[in-house]
Amino acid sequence: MTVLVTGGAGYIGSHTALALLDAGEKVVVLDDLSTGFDFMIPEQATFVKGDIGDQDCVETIIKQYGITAVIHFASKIVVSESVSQPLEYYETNTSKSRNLIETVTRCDVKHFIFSSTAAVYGEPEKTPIREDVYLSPINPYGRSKLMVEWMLADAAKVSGLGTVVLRYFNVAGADPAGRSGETTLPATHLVKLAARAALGKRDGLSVFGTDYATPDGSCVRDYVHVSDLAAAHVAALNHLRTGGENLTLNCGYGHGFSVLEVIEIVKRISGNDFPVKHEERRPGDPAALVADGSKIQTLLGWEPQYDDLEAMANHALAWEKKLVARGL
Ligand SMILES: NC(=O)c1ccc[n+]([C@@H]2O[C@H](COP(=O)([O-])OP(=O)(O)OC[C@H]3O[C@@H](n4cnc5c(N)ncnc54)[C@H](O)[C@@H]3O)[C@@H](O)[C@H]2O)c1
Ligand SMILES: O=c1ccn([C@@H]2O[C@H](COP(=O)(O)OP(=O)(O)O[C@H]3O[C@H](CO)[C@H](O)[C@H](O)[C@H]3O)[C@@H](O)[C@H]2O)c(=O)[nH]1
Repeated sequence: MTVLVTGGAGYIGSHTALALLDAGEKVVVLDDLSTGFDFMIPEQATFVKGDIGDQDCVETIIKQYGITAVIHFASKIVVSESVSQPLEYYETNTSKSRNLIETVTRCDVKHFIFSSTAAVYGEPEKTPIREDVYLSPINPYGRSKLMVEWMLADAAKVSGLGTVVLRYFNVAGADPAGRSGETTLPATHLVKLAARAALGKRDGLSVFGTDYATPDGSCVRDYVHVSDLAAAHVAALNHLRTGGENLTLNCGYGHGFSVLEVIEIVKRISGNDFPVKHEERRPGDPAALVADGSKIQTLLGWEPQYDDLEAMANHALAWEKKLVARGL
């Protein structure tokens, strides 16, 4: 009953590995350390450095450790980079995931949980967004992930693989016990960038667009705490193990914060009034992305513990201080 966590040296994978270990599971992490860090991998997990697309490597891990479930995080994740390097995104996110799914089904692994994204929705016509709306991603990153959703559904029909697809909204925060956090360099996500600005690790922050049709003109996002997200994966695994049906679920709280609100909160709790510039819109940014999170709460019994942006920002700041102390 060992769980294989791909991308377990990264932000969300490391938190999920911790949550699994906390729940008494055995964990093997497979990661090529392309954006992850070995110090993020929990000590109690077994680490294999390798590539998710390497079928011999994955098959050996499955047999050697008796893997019964795979939680698949490994991916390239930067939207703007996916626009400039689309084929790299289709290679890592789509082709290599195809290889992984093929190996997993051939080796008779029972359960598979996949990290998808709100980017599969593109520019939604209305929010909160339900899972069953028309999917129309507007960048290669979103398309590279949506193709995996489709492959997984098709493969599950013939193999009987149990699957849960989790579509994350904007992930933020860090382990409240300080064991992990967002380390990825260069940083691109708003809460982490604001935390770095508050600690003087950057000159300030840009707000990309203040003319959106939102209450204060800046973009609105549904920020979900990484530890709540990790708990959703443990719940998804238990759902599959107890014979639950295959599911696709949003992971978000159902309410959003604007970019200006996020900045104001980080400034307040850090006590640092860092400089903020108002700039042009960033290409590809939808005005508002807010989840309808009712399905995951009903079907997995998911009960978020940290639906509180101030707590997320505090945890992110605490982690960022640790990184600064490490010279990162
Ligand atoms: N961070 C977010 O806000 C967010 C939002 C929606 C979805 N997601 C999804 O969540 C997952 C995890 O994202 P994250 O924020 O933790 O990113 P991350 O970059 O911190 O983690 C990704 C990990 O995958 C590893 N990896 C990449 N390619 C690999 C390969 N070919 N073989 C083995 N390992 C490989 C990296 O070294 C890294 O440790 C991704 O699938 C991403 O698409 C993230
Ligand atoms: O320096 C910055 C950084 C971001 N933003 C704004 O803050 C909001 C959030 O931006 P992030 O880069 O933090 O996150 P995204 O919404 O672009 O995307 C994230 O969440 C998505 C799901 O909602 C996808 O999953 C994607 O992979 C993940 O990076 C956006 O309006 C962006 O324009 C700024 O104004 N200034």
